[in-house]
Amino acid sequence: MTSSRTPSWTISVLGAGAWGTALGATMLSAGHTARLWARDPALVDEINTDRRNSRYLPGIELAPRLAATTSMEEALQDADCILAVTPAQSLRAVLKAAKPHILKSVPVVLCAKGIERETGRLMSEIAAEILPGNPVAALSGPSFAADLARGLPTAVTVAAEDVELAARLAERLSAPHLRCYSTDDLRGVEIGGALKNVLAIAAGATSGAGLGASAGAALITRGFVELRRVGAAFGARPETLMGLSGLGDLILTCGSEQSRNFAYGVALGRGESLDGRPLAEGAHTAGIAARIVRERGLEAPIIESVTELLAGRITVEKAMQALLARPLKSEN
Ligand SMILES: NC(=O)C1=CN([C@@H]2O[C@H](COP(=O)(O)OP(=O)(O)OC[C@H]3O[C@@H](n4cnc5c(N)ncnc54)[C@H](O)[C@@H]3O)[C@@H](O)[C@H]2O)C=CC1
Ligand SMILES: O=C(CO)COP(=O)(O)O
Repeated sequence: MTSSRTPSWTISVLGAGAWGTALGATMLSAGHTARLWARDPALVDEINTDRRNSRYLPGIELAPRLAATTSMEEALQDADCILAVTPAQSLRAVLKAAKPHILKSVPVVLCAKGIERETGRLMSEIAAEILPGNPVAALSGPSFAADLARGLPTAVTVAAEDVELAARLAERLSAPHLRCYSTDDLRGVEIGGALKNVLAIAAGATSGAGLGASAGAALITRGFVELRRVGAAFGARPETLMGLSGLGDLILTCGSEQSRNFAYGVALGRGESLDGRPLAEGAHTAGIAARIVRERGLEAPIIESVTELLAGRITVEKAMQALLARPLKSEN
């Protein structure tokens, strides 16, 4: 929590979807000033006038102090810290648009969970490319936007290669209902957040296809083995993957239809239409994750199965049969 000795910050939040709005509201309760940027004038108007974000956070009343704007210049003016909270595939474009208004000294905290489809880059690699010189961090962990926006408690991890920056940001971004831990394992935090979304689609599909709770638990456990294997190839530390941004978020996302990725998987498993569904980052990350797995010679059959499922090349039942029929081996 921000102590009474530290002056409050002006925090600019790029993206006023579910997570950007919830984080903006949380920053107010941490004692900061929060300014949201969104590209959609109707959304900005609704936040400023009606104190709601009915599309992304229905049923939640927003504090009058949460101001939104479509102007990057206005949103980023005098920012002490920037939270980048648009979907992973749009981060590059949003940071490019923001760049003329960002001072080099201002830390940028990446809150999207994904891998860039075309390049295989992590969010921090994109930020380093577009904003070289700016301190970069990531915030990730088990945290449904609607929970946080309602003031329900959780804990997340703030990661930066500079451990002092991570600790400083964790202190500043913590709120009465948000406890931020810190780490210098930036890649570990990012890869855990990106891959848990792919695994949540697998877990949802298993549930939607009616394959039973036992199959779900087996799949999540073996999926976690894959997450750790791919994470290790990215240089992630095992304890990071066992922490809030890895296992913690995997438990949350694979266990509740409140997760859009899990719900997307459920629809897939039931054979329902996937058109017009809310954002499911795992559907955008699965293909590139499978490509990385193949290129690096890693074994990640569940991640690869999700790609096949999403492409419509296999059914959930066939994917499960193929997983079960793989050569038997030692568990570890
Ligand atoms: N919703 C949640 O509970 C959490 C979400 N996240 C992550 O935060 C990121 C954002 O997710 P949400 O806010 O939930 O998504 P959302 O779908 O609720 O909102 C996304 C917002 O970004 C805007 N947007 C999309 N493409 C854009 C572009 N090219 N330029 C500018 N704005 C664009 C949309 O108009 C919308 O306002 C995702 O990577 C997600 O995994 C992380 C933790 C929790
Ligand atoms: O990342 C999240 C919770 O930590 C949100 O998950 P979904 O994007 O699947 O809703």
